[in-house]
Amino acid sequence: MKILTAAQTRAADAYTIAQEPISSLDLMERAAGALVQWLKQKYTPETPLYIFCGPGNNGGDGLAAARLLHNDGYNVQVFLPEVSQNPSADFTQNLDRLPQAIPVTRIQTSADLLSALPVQAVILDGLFGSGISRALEGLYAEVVTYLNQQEATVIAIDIPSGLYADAPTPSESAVVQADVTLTFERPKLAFLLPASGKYVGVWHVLPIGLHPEFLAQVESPYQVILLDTVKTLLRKRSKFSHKGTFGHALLVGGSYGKMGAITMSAHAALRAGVGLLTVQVPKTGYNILQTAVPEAMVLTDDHDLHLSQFPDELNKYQCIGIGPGLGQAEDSRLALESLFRQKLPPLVLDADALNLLASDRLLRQQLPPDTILTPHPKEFERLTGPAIDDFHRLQLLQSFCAEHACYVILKGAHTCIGTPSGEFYFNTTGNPGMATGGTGDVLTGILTSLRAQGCPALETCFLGVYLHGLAGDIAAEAEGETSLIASDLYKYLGAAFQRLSSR
Ligand SMILES: NC(=O)C1=CN([C@@H]2O[C@H](COP(=O)(O)OP(=O)(O)OC[C@H]3O[C@@H](n4cnc5c(N)ncnc54)[C@H](O)[C@@H]3O)[C@@H](O)[C@H]2O)[C@@H](O)CC1
Ligand SMILES: [K+]
Repeated sequence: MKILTAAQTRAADAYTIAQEPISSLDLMERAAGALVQWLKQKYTPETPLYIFCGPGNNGGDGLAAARLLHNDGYNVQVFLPEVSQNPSADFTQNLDRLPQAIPVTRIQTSADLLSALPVQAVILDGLFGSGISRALEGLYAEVVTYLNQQEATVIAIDIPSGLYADAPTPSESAVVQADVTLTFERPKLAFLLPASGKYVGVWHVLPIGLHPEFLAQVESPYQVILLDTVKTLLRKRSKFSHKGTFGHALLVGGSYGKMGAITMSAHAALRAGVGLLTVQVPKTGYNILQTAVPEAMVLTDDHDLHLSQFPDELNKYQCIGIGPGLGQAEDSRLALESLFRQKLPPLVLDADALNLLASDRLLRQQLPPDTILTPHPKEFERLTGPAIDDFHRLQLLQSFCAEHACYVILKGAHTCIGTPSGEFYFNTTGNPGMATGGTGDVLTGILTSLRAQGCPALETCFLGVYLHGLAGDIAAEAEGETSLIASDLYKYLGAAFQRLSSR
């Protein structure tokens, strides 16, 4: 699903208004109707609803929702911060249509703000939407601060007020801290990035029937990975298949004290369906691997404690995953250097393989095309230099992927896949329970396995991050987020495959 900028959203609104055709006021009515439908499913008419409306169309949505909710018997109050400013036409029309029975409080100074709102109340934030063009200051900032002090649930209409949809929000701006954001038609880029996403709470997309023709034609490098897309990538295992049908993967990593990492990758690779798995570890890891993962074949390095060479006959593997628990010994860097000079099957690089790459510009230049790299933000910035903010990090991602013709899976709450042709694909599965050691090693195992089974690079990335997050979500349902550990991810990977194929 494409993500639109604020300007593209305005264009989509305008196109819909002209082509459907529908009046701007009726489109707002449709948006308000979608909000109200969502709210009615969640809250009873007795719930006190406090609706704060700014002067633009976001405020217009709030006013229209207030009327619809009131007409359905809901307990609604409206608050209008008054700052000398021309309200939008649709705001004014909806203010005129507001039933007299709805109490309206005009806020002229912060003294007009009520004392604390009831805890069981719901606040609708309709102060500003995607039309924000500068930092929120003065009375608006005071209202935002007041809202942020309330214990009542805050639901943002379209986007938390003060937040920029597709650019860094000025640090001096007041921003509403929402518990829930009900956004129209498409999520906004800001929802998916850590510095801005923290204001959004749980977000839901409410379709409002923007014109499908516009949505099909509009170009955007930003996309959200959808369940429907991922489902189509699952491959059925045919009756006459055998272990050779599902590829042979090689995982390389582990060092003294870090054998757990490569062990977890190995488990994950097997659970992700690879036909055969070989793991190359330093000698110290031999008994550990053979005991912990009897399904895998084990090769040992000449070195006792860390990796110093890659096995011969690399062409018998369909993918090589390198990095979990590897360490950063000079031997290992040299081994990578000589590896990159050979003709290779597809690679997945993680953890210390990325750190070795970061420390050696020449090695980076030898990176084979189509490689999948899986850095977390710190590893990523070691490769590219520091990012000023989340948006700059996306620019760095785009140029790195283009320069090295590779796929980068930038791990985070919404993991982002960068491609050589400049697109960004954001994942929506996963939860904070997965912020624990070893979950990245599991992802490496899954990706190496899928790639070895013949999945093309981008499809491997889609399927891998989605399944990894879904396994995490199923694990969190069973174990809770706090107690979730990395091995739960491969324990529930089978359930994730099943859930994906049954949906
Ligand atoms: N037909 C449409 O265009 C639709 C718009 N919708 C709603 O309209 C919203 C966008 O509406 P608008 O474009 O009117 O934008 P906003 O409602 O975000 O407000 C824009 C107004 O606020 C002013 N403003 C911007 N930044 C300010 C600041 N920091 N301090 C004070 N004033 C500031 C602008 O000059 C403008 O007058 C969406 O977020 C959505 O909620 C929905 O009703 C769906 C349909
Ligand atoms: K808002």
